[in-house]
Amino acid sequence: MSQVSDLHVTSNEPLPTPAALLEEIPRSAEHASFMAESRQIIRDILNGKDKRLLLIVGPCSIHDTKAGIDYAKRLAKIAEEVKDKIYVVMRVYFEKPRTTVGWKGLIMDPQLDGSADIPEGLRQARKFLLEVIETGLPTATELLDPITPQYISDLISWSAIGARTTESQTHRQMASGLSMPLGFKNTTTGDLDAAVNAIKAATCSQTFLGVSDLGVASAVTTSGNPDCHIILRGSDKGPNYGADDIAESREKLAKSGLPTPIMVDASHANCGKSADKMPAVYQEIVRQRAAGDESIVGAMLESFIEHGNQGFPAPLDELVYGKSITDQCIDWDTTERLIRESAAAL
Ligand SMILES: O=C[C@H](O)[C@H](O)COP(=O)(O)O
Ligand SMILES: C=C(OP(=O)(O)O)C(=O)O
Repeated sequence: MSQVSDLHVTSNEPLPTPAALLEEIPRSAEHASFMAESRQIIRDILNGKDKRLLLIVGPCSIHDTKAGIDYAKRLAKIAEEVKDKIYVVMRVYFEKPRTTVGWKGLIMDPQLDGSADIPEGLRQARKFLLEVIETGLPTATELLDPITPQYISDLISWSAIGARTTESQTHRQMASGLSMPLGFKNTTTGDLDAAVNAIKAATCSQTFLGVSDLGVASAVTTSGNPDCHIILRGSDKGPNYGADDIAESREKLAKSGLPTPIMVDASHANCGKSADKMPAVYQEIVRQRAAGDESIVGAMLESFIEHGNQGFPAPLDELVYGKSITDQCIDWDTTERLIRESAAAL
């Protein structure tokens, strides 16, 4: 009757400190200058200095690092081919926000078996990011747990705050201290104001509770992240990639005195989570941009080696190589075709 703490806590395992993990899996001076350069290119795209389209493309989630690197090598080739028109950044998503429950990503459960070996997940994530950077590709991720950035954010070129966390003060505060450009999605119910308010909050200085690189609980003060933008991803009310939706979003941003770069996600609720519908959505986004709407600075595609997705959990030896275990993805051939066609259209 008198137990008042830890009634529902079954274990509490210390993690390596961020500093220890960075020492174990270090970045080189070349990696650091590549990251700084890729972030600056993205900033230049956001503020209109660089007229290329920013394309965030890759698997819904990384669950098999071998297939992930196979994908990265293919993407690096096409990225090089279209680099005059499109700045290709690979989706390297390790943390999945779930509507209810489900596999929460490589960091949270790297063995895909519910063992939730987070230290190993953090190690695999860092190593994987370095391998992707070695292919010459910049990296994109969704940052979900507010402690994760300390372990991996030095290797991230651009990040997203997802539809389920755009309204969260914790995530807005975290974003205010991140060193890379960052997009806030509209909410799952289609609320644009939440994303606009998130940008306002994240561009301001904030003080909040965090963890230092030595793993010590700290009061963190930030100066605000000036490189925030909105991402339209559709909602349970339908898609929002049409010209009217984009105009509405631009007006809302302008009315709030915010810059108006917009990224449009061709996946998620903009395609009804259907890989079959994603290509047409992407083509329409590119069409609007090519027709002169320069507020559309970026697009997002969920793409992997194989089309669609597969049920999970499932016996690991039955998983199809290169096929998503979270949302549906377009396959490699379709990805390559869409990127080439869009570079020609732009
Ligand atoms: O992009 C991924 C999913 O849409 C998101 O993580 C939610 O997934 P869920 O609705 O299957 O839980
Ligand atoms: C979860 C994602 O998107 P959203 O927040 O739009 O659902 C994602 O991009 O993986």
